[in-house]
Amino acid sequence: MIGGPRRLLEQETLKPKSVTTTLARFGRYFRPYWAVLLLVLVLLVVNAWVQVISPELIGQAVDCYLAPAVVNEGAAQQPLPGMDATPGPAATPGQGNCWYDTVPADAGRDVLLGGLVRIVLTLSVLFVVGSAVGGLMFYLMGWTGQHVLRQLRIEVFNHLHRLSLGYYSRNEVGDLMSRITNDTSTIQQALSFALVQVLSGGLLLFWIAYKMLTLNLAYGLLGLAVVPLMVAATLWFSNQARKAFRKTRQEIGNVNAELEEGISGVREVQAFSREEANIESFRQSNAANRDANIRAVAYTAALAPTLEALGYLAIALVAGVGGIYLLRGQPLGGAAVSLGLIITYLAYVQRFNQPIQQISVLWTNIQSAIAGGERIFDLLDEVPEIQERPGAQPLPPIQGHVVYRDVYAEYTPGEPVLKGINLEAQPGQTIAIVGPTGAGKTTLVNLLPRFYDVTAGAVTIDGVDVRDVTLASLRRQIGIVLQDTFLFSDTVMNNIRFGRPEASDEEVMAAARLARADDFIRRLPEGYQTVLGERGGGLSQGQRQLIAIARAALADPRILILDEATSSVDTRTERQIQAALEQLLAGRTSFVIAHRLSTIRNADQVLVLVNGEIVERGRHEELLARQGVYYGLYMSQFRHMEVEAPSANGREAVPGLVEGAPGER
Ligand SMILES: Nc1ncnc2c1ncn2[C@@H]1O[C@H](COP(=O)(O)OP(=O)(O)OP(=O)(O)O)[C@@H](O)[C@H]1O
Repeated sequence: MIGGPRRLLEQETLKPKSVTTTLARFGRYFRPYWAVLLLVLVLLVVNAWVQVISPELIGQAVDCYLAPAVVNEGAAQQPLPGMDATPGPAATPGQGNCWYDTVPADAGRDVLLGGLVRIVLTLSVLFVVGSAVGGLMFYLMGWTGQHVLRQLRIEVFNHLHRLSLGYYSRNEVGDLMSRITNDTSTIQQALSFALVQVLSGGLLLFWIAYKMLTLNLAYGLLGLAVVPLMVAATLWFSNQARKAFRKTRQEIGNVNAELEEGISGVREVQAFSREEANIESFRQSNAANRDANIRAVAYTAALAPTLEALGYLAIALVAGVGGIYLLRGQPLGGAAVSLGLIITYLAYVQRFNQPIQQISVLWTNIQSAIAGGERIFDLLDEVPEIQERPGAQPLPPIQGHVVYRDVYAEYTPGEPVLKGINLEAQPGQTIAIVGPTGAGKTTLVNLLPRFYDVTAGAVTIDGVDVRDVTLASLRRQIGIVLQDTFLFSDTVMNNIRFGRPEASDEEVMAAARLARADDFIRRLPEGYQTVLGERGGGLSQGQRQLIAIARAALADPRILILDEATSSVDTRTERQIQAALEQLLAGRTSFVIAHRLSTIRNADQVLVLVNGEIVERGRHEELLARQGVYYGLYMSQFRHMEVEAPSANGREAVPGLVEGAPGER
């Protein structure tokens, strides 16, 4: 945020994928629910049928029962001034648009009324059936959509766990969160609502068009004349809206990334008084998000009135031209125009406009879901950098003999951060790694559990290359205690149990005693059952370290990687941590990025890493005596510890060492 981190999204816009590919991938998720989808399809057809048949029935109500009544009364026989006095064909009872029933020409009022009631009742039943079918259709589609979404979210979450650490250093947590929450919720809306609407609308359109053309070709063509314009407008607007929606998805990803960083880094922000800068940066992201959304809304909003205007034009054409032919008593397209036919066509044209508007508006919704789907599939397609070799075997229980042979490592091609590292750790040895910041210490230890891979050379454990075994079997035998251990918002008990879920409560407590954490845990409000705040909030830094040590002790790995915390804790806690560490390290092959003199003193080997190379190695005393790089580090970083903190095992610092340090003699 402050330094302008790389935005994955920016890269993403450069390579948009095809809509059909994304839809086809969605299709695969729907496959298990084919039976439900088939039912939805049937309901869709029934629903459309109800909508197509009802205008015709209304038209027939007019032609079969209402018009004859008027004719019989003789009311329709008065010609308008200037018009042909011959009555039109539709004025003949029982003819024209009347296929539902045969009505005798001399039918009395009772017969006509009975027929009308029958048609009204039929229409009422159809409307009820149509509504029920529609409701069921949406329910079933929503049900299927939710199942598909659940599957998608699980896959994304699983995949996030398989991705290598490198991916997380390149991408922002907030953006990833946005994919799982915002993008899936857009897809959810589309799947549970928009898709059915668009499908049923599409079917309705074709059906109505077919009906209009078969009932009266010329009149049908007239009614459909505006359709090409409607389609063109829809295509143009929805295309623009899709682009705009894609942008909004990116921008909301940025807003989330800013939020996540703002909240996670609030301590640093406040400490460096960067609130204003942060708020300004967030304001800019928000403004970009707002603009993108307004653009998208503008296109969506402009489409509906455009279609509405075209819809009115169609109504005017049908009513105007149909009315003229009716009044003149002229046939249109070789067939008679009846009042019922005009009413039927008016209802069709209105029904026609509705799905076009719906489709266009919801299509943008579906477009937005497709954009969301693309982002999710992009994430799912991300290949983890660290892969198991085909046929990788589990690493058998190890002794802990670790060898680095001519190891090179790089994050950016051509820029090695480790250059020709050679080292050997015998089982049970403690290797302390020291060196200036950025020297490559973390990179060195990260190669052992394969968080990253070597670019040349090899890392072996008991003679087996770490790249030849399964990741789980490798990592299970390596314990890691980081500077800032992540504690989950769960009980203390479960946090310690994290690396060995099957451990009993007694084993957890024994590990806590070894880590000198038992005392303070028992003093917590609920003891071991105390639920920790997010990231272990509510515990001091030292207490969190003790829990991390207990966690590693319980997992009981043969190899341990320890990044000693640099933050200073009070002397008593420091002593506890040192004592706990000594016990934890005993008997295990340990790689310690060391910040404590006591660890370094007790180490079997101290490796001095500078600029990716081991420039010195040996025991603490030997290195001091050499008066080289280590000696310089010792004088600047560690010497004060000789006086300030007594060593963990109760031995007091040996002042003679300071006095006796070679440079001071
Ligand atoms: N994920 C990464 N992507 C790109 N470069 C990285 C990454 N991690 C570390 N580096 C670079 O590799 C070099 C070595 O980093 P590393 O973290 O191993 O050093 P370190 O000795 O552990 O430093 P420190 O003591 O500050 O933790 C540094 O120049 C760093 O900028």
